[in-house]
Amino acid sequence: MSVKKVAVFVAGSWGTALCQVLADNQHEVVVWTRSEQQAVEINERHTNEKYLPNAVLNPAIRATTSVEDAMKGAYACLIVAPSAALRAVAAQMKQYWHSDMFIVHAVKGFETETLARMSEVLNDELQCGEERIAVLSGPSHAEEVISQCPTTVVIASASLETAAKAQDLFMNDSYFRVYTNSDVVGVELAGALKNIIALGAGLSDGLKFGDNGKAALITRGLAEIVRLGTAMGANPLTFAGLAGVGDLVVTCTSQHSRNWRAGSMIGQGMPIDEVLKQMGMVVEGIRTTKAAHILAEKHDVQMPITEQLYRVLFEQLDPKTAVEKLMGRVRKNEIEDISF
Ligand SMILES: NC(=O)c1ccc[n+]([C@@H]2O[C@H](COP(=O)([O-])OP(=O)(O)OC[C@H]3O[C@@H](n4cnc5c(N)ncnc54)[C@H](O)[C@@H]3O)[C@@H](O)[C@H]2O)c1
Ligand SMILES: O=P(O)(O)OC[C@H](O)CO
Repeated sequence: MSVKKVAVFVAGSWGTALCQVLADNQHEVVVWTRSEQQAVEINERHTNEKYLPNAVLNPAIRATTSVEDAMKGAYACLIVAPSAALRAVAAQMKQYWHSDMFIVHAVKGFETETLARMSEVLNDELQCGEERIAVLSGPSHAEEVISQCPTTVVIASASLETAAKAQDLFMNDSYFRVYTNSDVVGVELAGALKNIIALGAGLSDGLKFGDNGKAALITRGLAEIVRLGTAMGANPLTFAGLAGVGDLVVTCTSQHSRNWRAGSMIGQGMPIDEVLKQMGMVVEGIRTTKAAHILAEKHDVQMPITEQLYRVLFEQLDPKTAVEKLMGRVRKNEIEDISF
C-alpha cells in the first residue's frame, strides 16, 4: 500500500480513533484542531485525554491549527465534526480544496435548519460533486476502535471508485474491515436515525423497563427507520446491513454509547440541560429527533417512537406517559406495517 496524506477534521473521539486507523495503516495523518493546546497535546504527549482518555496515539499523527497545513498536498480529507459544525468546518476547507481530492465523512446527523444530509451539506459548501464524497458508517465506538477491537464498517459513495479508494485507505487485515456500498442516502439515514432509537433504548433502561421492551424498541425502531428511509429514496436492504441493524444494535446496547447514556439519564429524571453538561461530548440523537420529526411529517410517514421521543425532549412529556402512548397504539399487523 502506498503512503497517502490524509487531512482530518477534527480531533474529537471518533476523528482521533480514525486518525489512529489511518496511521496504523502507514498513512501520513495531519489532523486539524481548533485549539493550540489540543494540537500541542497530540504532538508532544500523543494523547487526547478529553475525548479518548488513556489512549496512546500513534506518534506519527501530527496535529495543526492551520487548515492550509492540513490540506496542502492531501490525497483525501476526512471530516468527523459534529453535524451542527459540519458546514462551518467545510467552509474553512473550501479555499484549499482541489478537484483531485476526495472527502470521506463519518458524521451521523442532519443539518437541522435545512434538513439536508451530511453529504448534501458538504457538496453545497465545497461544490465538489457527489462522486467526490463518501460516507463511513456502521457499528463503531471510538473507544473500541482505539483499542483495536475487531470493527466492521461500510463506506458508501455515489462513485464506487471513490468508495473503493476510501476502503483502501481505512481497511486493514487486523482490526478494521470495510465494505463498500453505493447507497449514500440509506447509509446516511441509517447512521443518523439509529441515534433516536438509542436515546429511546437508554430512556427505557433508565426507567428500568427491562430487556423485552428494549428489544421491541430496536425492532420497531428499525421499522420506522426503514419507512422514512425508503420514502427518501434509500435501498431498504441497506437497513439490514452494518449501517442499519449493525449500528442500531451497538448503539442501543453498548456502554460506550453517548446517546444511550443520555437517554438513560433522562429516564432517571435528570433534566436535559444537565444531561448534556455531564456528557461533555456530542449527543447527535437530540437534534436528529427534531429533524426526523419534521421529515416524517414532510414524507407522510409514521414514526411513533420518534414522535413520542420528540414530545419527551421538546414538549416536556413525562417518559412514562410516552411509553403508555406507544403501548396503547391501535392494533396492527406486523408484516403489513413494515415496508422492506
Ligand atoms: N464517538 C464515536 O464513537 C462515533 C462513532 C461513529 C460516528 N460518530 C459520529 O462522529 C461525529 C463526531 O462525534 P465525536 O464522537 O467525535 O464527537 P466528540 O464530542 O467526541 O468531539 C467533537 C469534536 O468536535 C469539535 N467541535 C465542536 N464544535 C466545533 C466547531 N464549531 N468547529 C470545529 N470543531 C468543533 C470539538 O472540539 C471536538 O473535537 C458525530 O456525528 C458522531 O455521531 C462518533
Ligand atoms: O456514542 P454514540 O451514541 O454517539 O454512538 C457512536 C457510534 O455512532 C456508534 O456506532
